[in-house]
Amino acid sequence: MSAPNQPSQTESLLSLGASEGSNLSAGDGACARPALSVRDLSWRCGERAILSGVKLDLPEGKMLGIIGPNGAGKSSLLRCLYRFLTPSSGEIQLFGQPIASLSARAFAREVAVVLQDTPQHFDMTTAQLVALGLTPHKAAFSMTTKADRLAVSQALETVGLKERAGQTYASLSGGEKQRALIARAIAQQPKLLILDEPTNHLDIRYQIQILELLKALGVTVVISIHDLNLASALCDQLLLLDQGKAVAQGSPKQVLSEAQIARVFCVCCQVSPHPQHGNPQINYFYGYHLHNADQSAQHGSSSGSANGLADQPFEAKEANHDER
Ligand SMILES: Nc1ncnc2c1ncn2[C@@H]1O[C@H](COP(=O)(O)OP(=O)(O)OP(=O)(O)O)[C@@H](O)[C@H]1O
Repeated sequence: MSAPNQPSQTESLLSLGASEGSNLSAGDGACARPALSVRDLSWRCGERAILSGVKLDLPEGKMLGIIGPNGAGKSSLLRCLYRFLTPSSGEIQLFGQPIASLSARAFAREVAVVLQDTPQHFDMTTAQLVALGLTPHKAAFSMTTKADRLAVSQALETVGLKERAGQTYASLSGGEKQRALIARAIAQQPKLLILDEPTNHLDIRYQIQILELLKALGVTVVISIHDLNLASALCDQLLLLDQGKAVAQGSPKQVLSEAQIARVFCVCCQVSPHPQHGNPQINYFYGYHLHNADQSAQHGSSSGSANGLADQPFEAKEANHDER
């Protein structure tokens, strides 16, 4: 993350209640009341607008991927969602209720957060770390119950770490630590799960496995993610941020066009339907260096893109790819 105020353990603990403290439509899962609603959200840091006018409605049980270049505002948006930052304007609602109106404990029961940085729980075993996820649901000083142990064991099993239960968290590999943090979030039984680049330390097997697992949980999930192909394959909805603004929102097919990728990421690519799931698959071209939006727009025009298809909608390109 590029933000100077690096989130920390304290920020993670917020989610555990240890501290006081263009619309994305329903699309394929239209519902009367979205699980998560963001209304005209802006966040300023001093004079600088980091997020401007972000709006979205995410149906219950769907997975939203926040994508965008470095510094686009992905982490800042997530921080507003898990209340580490207070928006300068706008409102965030969880099942119709403004999150600002929830007590810290009520919020911790509803929302779990997995961040990129690793907490320094040196002496804690993996099982003890995961058990922290139960905190918002338990009375102060209450004893550990059989049900608690079962919940921890099931969460560890879900992420494939049952054999690491007694090992210290500090001694886990980077990928194992990441999965342990996800297990802690699962144990928390949230209605909304927020993850900042959850696939960062994972090898490709676990990148796929963890995203599939998050999707299968049936919980509403918001993740920030850099890998556009993974996002395309596994997210129900995408929100493309650029310089703090939502420049595209919707299904992967709606968001991941060659023109959009060229404009926002300044890279040339070819987008084609993935042979298995049919969502956009992106192949990048090397040796092209787009430096600014004007150039990107030129490359994105039908005559200037790497494959001459950039501005066509994804569906139209499928036919063209067949012809080539
Ligand atoms: N507390 C802060 N004070 C000053 N600037 C900030 C603060 N938090 C974020 N920013 C700036 O806001 C911009 C967006 O940061 P953010 O971390 O949200 O981007 P990001 O999309 O998550 O980036 P990356 O992909 O690199 O992690 C950056 O330019 C960052 O420096």
